[in-house]
Amino acid sequence: MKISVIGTGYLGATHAAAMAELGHQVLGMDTDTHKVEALNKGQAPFVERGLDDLLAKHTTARTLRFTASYAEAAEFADVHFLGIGTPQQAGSGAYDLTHLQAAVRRLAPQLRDHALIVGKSTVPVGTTAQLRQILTEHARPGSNIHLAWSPEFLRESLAVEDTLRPDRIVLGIENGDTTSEAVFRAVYAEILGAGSPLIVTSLSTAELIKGAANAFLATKISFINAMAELCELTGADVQQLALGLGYDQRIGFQGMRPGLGFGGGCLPKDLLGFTHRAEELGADQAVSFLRQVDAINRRRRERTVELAREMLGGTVVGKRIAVWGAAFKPGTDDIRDSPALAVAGALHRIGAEVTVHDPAALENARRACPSLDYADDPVSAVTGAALLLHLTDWPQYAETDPAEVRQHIAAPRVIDARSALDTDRWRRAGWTFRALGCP
Ligand SMILES: NC(=O)c1ccc[n+]([C@@H]2O[C@H](COP(=O)([O-])OP(=O)(O)OC[C@H]3O[C@@H](n4cnc5c(N)ncnc54)[C@H](O)[C@@H]3O)[C@@H](O)[C@H]2O)c1
Ligand SMILES: O=c1ccn([C@@H]2O[C@H](COP(=O)(O)OP(=O)(O)O[C@H]3O[C@H](CO)[C@@H](O)[C@H](O)[C@H]3O)[C@@H](O)[C@H]2O)c(=O)[nH]1
Repeated sequence: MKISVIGTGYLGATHAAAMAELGHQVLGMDTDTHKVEALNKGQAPFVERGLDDLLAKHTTARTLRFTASYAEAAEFADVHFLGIGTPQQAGSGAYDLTHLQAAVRRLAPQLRDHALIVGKSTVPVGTTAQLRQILTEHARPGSNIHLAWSPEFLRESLAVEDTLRPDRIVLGIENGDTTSEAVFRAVYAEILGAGSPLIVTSLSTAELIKGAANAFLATKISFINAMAELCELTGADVQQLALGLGYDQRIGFQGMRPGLGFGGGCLPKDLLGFTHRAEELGADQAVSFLRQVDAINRRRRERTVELAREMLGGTVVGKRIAVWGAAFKPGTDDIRDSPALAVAGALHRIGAEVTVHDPAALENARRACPSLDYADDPVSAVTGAALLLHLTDWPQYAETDPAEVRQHIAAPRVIDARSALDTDRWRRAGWTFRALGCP
């Protein structure tokens, strides 16, 4: 089938490559010409496991290419996926839908009759009704454009795997629109055939499923981090507490890792966007706990700064601090709302000299936070430091030998804000070791 993907960032570039892998002819479209250029060379403009290989394979085979032209995308395909960014509005929790609306406005008059638009971006409930209005106003008179929504659940660092083998697919369609469902099933035939369940719903249910999923994931993380606060007050150990809960299969271990909390381009903004929209609709009471979920998450960052100050005898001014990690989580160079960079920046603002290392996100971090110092390897980052903060749980940090690192740091103090280092091993190597929520 001939498919376009409009918006080729983290979601869209992965989706385009995955659609080509399924055997479709794919044209990706983005207004960012640098991205288009890199993608046409078969290079992902960000770090994502397995994506470069897929891009190279399918751009070489000419089953996948990229353009900055709406007209070309509209002309090329009968099915158009939307992967456009829906960031947070400045100064408000609300979503900024202007990019999405602009794209639909530009595409509408150029679309072929009976084209299907399938939104994948994360949007507040009610968005598709607005987009339908835009289509009605701007599509060619007499043409029949189908609109469906299939929210995306991929995780960065596992994006290719999650796209090709999703644990479920959601499809929201307009009342009685069996055509869209049939076309969608044809696009996803291979994935559905391999057993991924498809849930077909109304458009508003599909919009809500995505918001609710991210609100739930955020709640789970903040729950365990709220327990960490309680542990800190009582001398209990949140890692053991998480173990004691996780064996209960109704609770589980996933999304229950205590620490510095959630960041990234999704959970923080989707939690706020979902809450904001629910409040607009009058469901304030139903979602008031989600305000706490956000507050607990922000407090973890403040607590880490506070603990650093405590370990340095009450002040960080003029002290050299090493930070391991800049990405919002391991396996990516994405620094959007990164808890690690937020803590590094806060320490710098109150007078510390901060040196950051990250295996993949250094370039992005340098550009976003030019006032911090950066090191190309974890050992040079700690050289001469009075404290080490472990803020992103890249596996290579857990594998580092604490005895070796100790030889380079001025004072062997460490805060493990991701509950990922081996406490006993670090203590045995002579480190003063603190972890959030642990004695
Ligand atoms: N990143 C993820 O893991 C993920 C997972 C699920 C859902 N989502 C959702 O997917 C959407 C995209 O997220 P992302 O992380 O890929 O963001 P991103 O910023 O990496 O990509 C968005 C892309 O849209 C492009 N764009 C903006 N306006 C455009 C326009 N008018 N026409 C064409 N292209 C345009 C941008 O240039 C950019 O390349 C968001 O709604 C996000 O919440 C993201
Ligand atoms: O037990 C945990 C799990 C995660 N995190 C943190 O939570 C954040 C988000 O992690 P994760 O969910 O793995 O990353 P994302 O790639 O942002 O994926 C989320 O956001 C996407 C965009 O909406 C969704 O598609 C995914 O389903 C959803 O998991 C990161 O900062 C993690 O460090 C924790 O602190 N503890």
